[in-house]
Amino acid sequence: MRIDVVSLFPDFVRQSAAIGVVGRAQQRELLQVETWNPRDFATDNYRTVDGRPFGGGPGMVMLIDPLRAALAAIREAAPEPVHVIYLSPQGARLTQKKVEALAGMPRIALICGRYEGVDERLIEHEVDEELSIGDYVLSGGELGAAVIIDAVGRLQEGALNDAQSAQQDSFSDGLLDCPHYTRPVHHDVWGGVPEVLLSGDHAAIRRWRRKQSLGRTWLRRPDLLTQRALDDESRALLDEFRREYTR
Ligand SMILES: NC(=O)c1ccc(NCc2cccc(O)c2)nc1
Repeated sequence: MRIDVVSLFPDFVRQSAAIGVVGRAQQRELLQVETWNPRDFATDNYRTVDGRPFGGGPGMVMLIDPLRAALAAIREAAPEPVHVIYLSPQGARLTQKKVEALAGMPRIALICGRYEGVDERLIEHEVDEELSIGDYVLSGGELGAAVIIDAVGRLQEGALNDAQSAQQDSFSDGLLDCPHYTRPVHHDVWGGVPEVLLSGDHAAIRRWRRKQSLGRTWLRRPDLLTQRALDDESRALLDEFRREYTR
């Protein structure tokens, strides 16, 4: 998969994508991340990329033409069609479901706004979808781009080893993850580890983990439960958790 990023701070995006699982995915050519700076496509002597907002008001707006020229260069760089995403607080909330959809695409382009954002006409004519990583305002879209690169990059076939991909199973089925423990078995300050995890009974361990995921989701993010039907076994486990919890 190829990801092209339009940003006034290309180093930030490139360096964050060079680390860890995503960095390795790039080395193994499972993923390609290219960055494009709109300033390189500005045609005036001062390499201007922003302009004052019509209607007045504080701040600056990113100009259409440097972004449009960068997108043209991106489209030209490889044959596959490009799905263009703009990161902004006005976008649809990014979810794991959306990440999985993006991870299956051959190419996406991520436009990172700075200042007060970009001229609306660029969004209207060049952007396929506007996405937000959360309900807060950042100084630029680059952190959103880094989030998408990470979430999509780790899903590329071969990016994660078996242990790592097993870890991803928890949230990817729409539930919160269960608790995790490691040595020491008995901590002098914080006590012990749930007995079932030391039992070696893998069926019981699987059941306990599923019950914890369901119970935690019910306690912390009940909204996630309304978005998915539960099979009979999960329904029974959650009922058991809820009975024990209120006891
Ligand atoms: N929640 C997000 O995904 C997000 C994305 C970008 C951003 N800042 C740049 C920007 C871009 C557009 C309009 C705007 O008002 C600010 N801040 C937060």
